[in-house]
Amino acid sequence: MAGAFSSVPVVDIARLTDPATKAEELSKLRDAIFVVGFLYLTNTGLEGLIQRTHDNLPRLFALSEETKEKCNMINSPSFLGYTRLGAETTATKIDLREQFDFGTPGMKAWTKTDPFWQRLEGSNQYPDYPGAQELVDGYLARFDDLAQSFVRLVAECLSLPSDTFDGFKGNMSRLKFVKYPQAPENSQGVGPHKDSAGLFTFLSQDNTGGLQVLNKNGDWIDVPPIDGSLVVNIQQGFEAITGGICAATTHRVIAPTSQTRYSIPFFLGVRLDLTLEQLKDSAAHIVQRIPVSDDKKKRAVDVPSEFLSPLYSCFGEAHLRNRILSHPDVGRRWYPELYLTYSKQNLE
Ligand SMILES: O=C(O)CCC(=O)C(=O)O
Ligand SMILES: [Fe+2]
Repeated sequence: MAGAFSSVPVVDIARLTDPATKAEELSKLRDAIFVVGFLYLTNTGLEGLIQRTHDNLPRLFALSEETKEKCNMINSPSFLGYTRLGAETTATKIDLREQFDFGTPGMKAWTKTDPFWQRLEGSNQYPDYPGAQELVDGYLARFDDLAQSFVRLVAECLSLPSDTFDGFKGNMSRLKFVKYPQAPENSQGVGPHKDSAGLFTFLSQDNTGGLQVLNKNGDWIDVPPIDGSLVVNIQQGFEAITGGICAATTHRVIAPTSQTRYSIPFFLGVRLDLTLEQLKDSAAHIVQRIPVSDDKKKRAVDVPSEFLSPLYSCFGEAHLRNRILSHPDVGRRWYPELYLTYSKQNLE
């Protein structure tokens, strides 16, 4: 669980790679990971790409409904594509946002002999917008590189060999372009949730504000925009791998009242085939080597995570369940039986 923090710390990745400042910055990173689960990452070198991508979003979302609906997520068993306003649910309430979901290109096509959850890794539906594919594929490639370097630094800040988490990386990372239209005060942009699609999230938000994270006392802490920064947070995949020591933090977005908000979250993918048994083994191994007090380790093991539920055979299934419940129309179409099973579990 997150600590009683009152703001989100800033970590400078350039200082993490400069030998003169590395030790000091690694200690800031360690605190951010242990106590908050969220941090701002600055000096990534991706500022130009991020700006160019944001510049395209108003025009992309201004495409006609008909053009956007051509790549509706309903066509995709991999939950990739367009979601119109009001079609997504978080914490049982409708989210006031519109979005395009994309994944790393080049995934192997699913066949009936593959496990059912393998279908989460599929091909993109690019909107009919000039340069959309180059923009998306380029963004995913650059962010995958940044994310891998970041995960190695996280391992180092936990006093683990830098390649400790390399083997957990999945084939497909995900990227979303999100638009939150103006709404009445205190409307739900996206409801309280923990990110579950992978290891870490790297979010670029515009200058609107509205993102909040929950601390241990139950207070919602603002994550105001910092120009050129990314907001990075731990996902449930990484939480599970570290036996809960590095916990995913609950967050939400309050819908904007005076201007449209755009954001671009990138979710670093996790291996879908990791079973609960393998996960427990590796988590125990990793937890043993992380130098924190036994008390903290003990509490960590009690952290509940859907990835650690015996209900699901592996990460892939836990992730698929999450997608089905967030996008019930897509879930019902492609996974009707699972939809029934999971929605019943959700009510219990
Ligand atoms: O739009 C944002 O700032 C956050 C979005 C988010 O938390 C999510 O899509 O998981
Ligand atoms: Fe999120």
